[in-house]
Amino acid sequence: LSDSEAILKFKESLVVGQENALASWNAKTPPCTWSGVLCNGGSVWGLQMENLELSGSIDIEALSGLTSLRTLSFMNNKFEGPFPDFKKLAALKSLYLSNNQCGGDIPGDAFEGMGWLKKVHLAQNKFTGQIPSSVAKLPKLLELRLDGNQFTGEIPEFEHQLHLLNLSNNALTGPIPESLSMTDPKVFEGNKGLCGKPLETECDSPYIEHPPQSEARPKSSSRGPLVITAIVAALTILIILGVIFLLNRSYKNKQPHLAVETGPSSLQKKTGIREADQSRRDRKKADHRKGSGTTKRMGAAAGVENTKLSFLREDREKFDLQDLLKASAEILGSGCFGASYKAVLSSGQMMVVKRFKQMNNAGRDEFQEHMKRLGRLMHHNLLSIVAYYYRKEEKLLVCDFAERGSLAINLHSNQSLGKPSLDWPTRLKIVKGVAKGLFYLHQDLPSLMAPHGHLKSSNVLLTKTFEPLLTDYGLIPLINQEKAQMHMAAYRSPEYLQHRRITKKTDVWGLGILILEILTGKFPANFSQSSEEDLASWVNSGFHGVWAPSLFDKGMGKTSHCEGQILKLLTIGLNCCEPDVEKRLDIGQAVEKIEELKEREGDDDDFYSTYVSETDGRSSKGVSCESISFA
Ligand SMILES: Nc1ncnc2c1ncn2[C@@H]1O[C@H](COP(=O)(O)OP(=O)(O)OP(=O)(O)O)[C@@H](O)[C@H]1O
Repeated sequence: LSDSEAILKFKESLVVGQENALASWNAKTPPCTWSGVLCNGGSVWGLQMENLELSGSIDIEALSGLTSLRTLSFMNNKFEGPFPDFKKLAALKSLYLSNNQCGGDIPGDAFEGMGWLKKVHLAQNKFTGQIPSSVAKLPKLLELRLDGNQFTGEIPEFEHQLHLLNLSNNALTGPIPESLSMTDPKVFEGNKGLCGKPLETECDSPYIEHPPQSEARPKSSSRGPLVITAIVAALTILIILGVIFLLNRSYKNKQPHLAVETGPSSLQKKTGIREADQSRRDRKKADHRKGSGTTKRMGAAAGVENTKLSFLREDREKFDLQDLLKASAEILGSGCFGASYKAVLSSGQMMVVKRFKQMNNAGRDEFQEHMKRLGRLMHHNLLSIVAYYYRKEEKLLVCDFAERGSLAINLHSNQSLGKPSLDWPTRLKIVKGVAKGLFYLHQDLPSLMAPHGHLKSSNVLLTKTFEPLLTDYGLIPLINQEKAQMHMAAYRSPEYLQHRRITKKTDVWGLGILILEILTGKFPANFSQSSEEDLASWVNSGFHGVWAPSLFDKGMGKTSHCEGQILKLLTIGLNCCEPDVEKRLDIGQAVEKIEELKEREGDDDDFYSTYVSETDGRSSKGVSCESISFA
């Protein structure tokens, strides 16, 4: 089987909850361009399939056809059933299955023969029984997360020290092995039956729970009454807290019904956006005052006025315009076409509302048709449009809030705010994601001249784990021609400036400029439009095929051991910016070249070697290339 055939076979056994999540997996395109497929030198070495609502079964036989497979992540999905027979994938280096519904006992020999396995993350599942003895014997194991399961029995003795261990919130019992006695006690918390160092409970203490003998605790001990008092006090406090929480919640739940007026910082107050009904009422009042006979006309218009948000995603909790207008809001920034606001709904859901001012190019039907087209797009690296609102004089797009804001902020503002800059592995991850998202847009919006059309660093948003999400894509057909020419990124390309035309490769030019911005830390808009020089020619004039520190953003940190890869990316960036469109790479070639890049020379480790933490996708150590020591 080829890699492509093996992955497509594997796909057959999956049930994909998120519509179109694996739409890019089709035999017409190379697997290295598919969403979640990670390649090295053209071979598939990783599948990163997270947050896709996947269920069904994990077809290990099919995966064993991927001879270069080293890393697998199915985190944050809905897989159920027993632990799959991963030991058939003996070359795996990392396995991430946290936050699923898998359960049952894991056989003792489940990890036998997995001599390369370094990272095993099975947290927040429903596994029961003993911790499999074979996992403790893995010769290269560095990370083990089993927290949030129902493992019982004693903790096995590990062959060597781990970098990361979490066994909390299980039902483990007995003495903690001597070799773990210096570990942070948090690793063991939530296991009532454990004893010994680093915990304070001594193993010969009669007060530790040894299920099922826990009821046989001696009551005569002098510490007995103390313990009972402590338990009663804790329970009382818990009950009081619970009552306060419930009262508070019911108060909060009532808020929207009580609120007649929108709050002082509501979206409506901030923006002055009005519902159609409301504007109609206002106009009616005005007409009435003027004494004109337009009420009939208004009434007729009301029949066609859209007063509802149109949802493009079925998998989302619905809310209406009124909920949005009442939501507390803050402005995120103003672009060329209007402003973006973060709105926090009463349910706590955070949405971004973009108010577009320059969208008069299309009538209602055309607008709706186009929105439906954009709404069908689904890719790991695209920010989905959740809903839209159309009225002649008001157009809103509603999207998810991206936690880390735009790439532009992360590249150019974070340092001055005292926040850490992006290291090279993170920058490479972002470039790879952007390229994949762009490739997907080109596949799925083939009729558009420039399927993105407005690629720039403020239109690349970053998730918690620094996964890039493209936004403001596919909008050229809706934007006023004149404004589009003045403001949209595609219209700053050499082909537009010289020949007044844009093509599919115009997006590749946008990708090239973005790559150069990511590597140099220079903001492209700072290169004066009136002068001949743009970012690409500035880089060209200072780049002679060898490492030149003055070209690169110092914020990347130390770059030894990865300079070769950085130079390769710089060259790809320049090739994407080639002024002659014929000579410029096309999107497929660009993606292929970018996919071949590695974090450092000779590195074939997994994608979490530097993005290890599940809470912060950035390098856990703020690593430079020098300090990565996992390979
Ligand atoms: N979904 C989102 N999540 C988080 N931040 C966002 C989101 N959308 C926009 N932003 C922030 O709001 C700012 C303004 O975005 P907006 O799209 O309105 O303008 P822009 O991207 O700067 O310019 P343009 O109008 O040319 O696209 C962005 O720089 C970004 O930091």
